[in-house]
Amino acid sequence: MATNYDFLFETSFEQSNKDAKRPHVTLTYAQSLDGKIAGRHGQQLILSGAQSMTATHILRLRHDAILVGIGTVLNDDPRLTVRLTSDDLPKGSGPIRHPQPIILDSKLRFPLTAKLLLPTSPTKPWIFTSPIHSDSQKKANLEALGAKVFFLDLDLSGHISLEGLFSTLWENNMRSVMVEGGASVISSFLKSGLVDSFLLTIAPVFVGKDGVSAVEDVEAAPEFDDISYHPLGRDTMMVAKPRYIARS
Ligand SMILES: NC(=O)C1=CN([C@@H]2O[C@H](COP(=O)(O)OP(=O)(O)OC[C@H]3O[C@@H](n4cnc5c(N)ncnc54)[C@H](OP(=O)(O)O)[C@@H]3O)[C@@H](O)[C@H]2O)C=CC1
Ligand SMILES: Nc1nc(O)c(N)c(N[C@@H]2O[C@H](COP(=O)(O)O)[C@@H](O)[C@H]2O)n1
Repeated sequence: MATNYDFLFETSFEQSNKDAKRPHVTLTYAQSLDGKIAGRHGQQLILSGAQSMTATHILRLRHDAILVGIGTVLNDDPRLTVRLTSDDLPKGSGPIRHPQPIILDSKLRFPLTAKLLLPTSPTKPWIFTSPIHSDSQKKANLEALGAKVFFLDLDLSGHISLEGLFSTLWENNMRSVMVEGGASVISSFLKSGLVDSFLLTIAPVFVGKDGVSAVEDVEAAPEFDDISYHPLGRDTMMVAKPRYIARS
C-alpha cells in the first residue's frame, strides 16, 4: 500500500495569530523508543526509515526556514535541503523550493568547510551569533562564502535569544520555521512556549543509555492537544499542538 502523506499537506504551518509578528514554529525530530536522537558521543543515527525521511523532506518543503544549532552542524555537517521526487508530491505541485537554513551559533564556530557553504548548496546559511564572542575576520570569511551573519543579544542562559531571532526572521519575510534539533535546541524551544506545531517521528528501535536524549529537562515542557498518529512504513509520526500550562 502506498504511504499517505496527505496529512502533511493538510496541516497549516501559518501563524494563526497574524498580530504575533513572528514566524509559525514547527518542532520536528526523530527519536528512538527510549527517547534518543543520536548515539554515543552524539554519533549521528539514521533513525527514520525511507517513508518518514520523505515526510521530513515534505516538511522542509512546506517551511520558509529550517533551524539547527551549531552542535548539529559540527556533528552532522547537514545539507538541510529538500530531496523529493515528483512521486512524493501531489499532482500540480510547483518546483522544489529549499528552506532557508538558520544556525544558532553564538561563538561563530561554523566551519568554513561545511557542506552548507559548498557552491552546490542551493541556499547559503544565515548564522545568528553574539557580537560579544564573534571574530570579525571569521564573519568576513563566512560571508565571502555566501553566508549571512546576524548579531543578536544572548538570553539569561547565554544562548541566542529566541525572541530576538523571531523578530529578525519576521523582518526578513520568514513566515514559518522548522526546528530540527539537536538536543539543546529542542529543549530550548520546548521551554520557550513558542512552538506552534510538534511532529515527532518515532522509530521502533532502542539506542540505549549512552545515546543522546531528545529532552533532558521536562520541567517546562508543554502538554498537547489535537493529537494524531500517522504510520510511515515501520515508523509512526505524532502530530500535535503544544499547550503550555502554568506549573507550580
Ligand atoms: N534525530 C534527529 O532528528 C536529530 C538529531 N540530531 C543530533 O543532535 C545532536 C546535536 O545536539 P546538540 O549537541 O545538543 O547541538 P544543537 O544542534 O542543539 O546545538 C546546540 C548549540 O547551539 C548553540 N545555541 C545558540 N543559541 C541556542 C539556543 N537558544 N538554544 C540552544 N542552543 C543554542 C549553543 O552553542 P553556542 O553556545 O556555541 O552558541 C549550543 O551548545 C547530534 O548528535 C545530532 O546528530 C540533530 C538534529 C535532529
Ligand atoms: N528526520 C530525521 N531522521 C533522522 O533519523 C535523522 N538523523 C535526522 N537528522 C536531521 O537531519 C539532518 C541531516 O540532514 P541532511 O540529510 O544532511 O539534509 C541532521 O543534521 C539532523 O538535523 N532527521
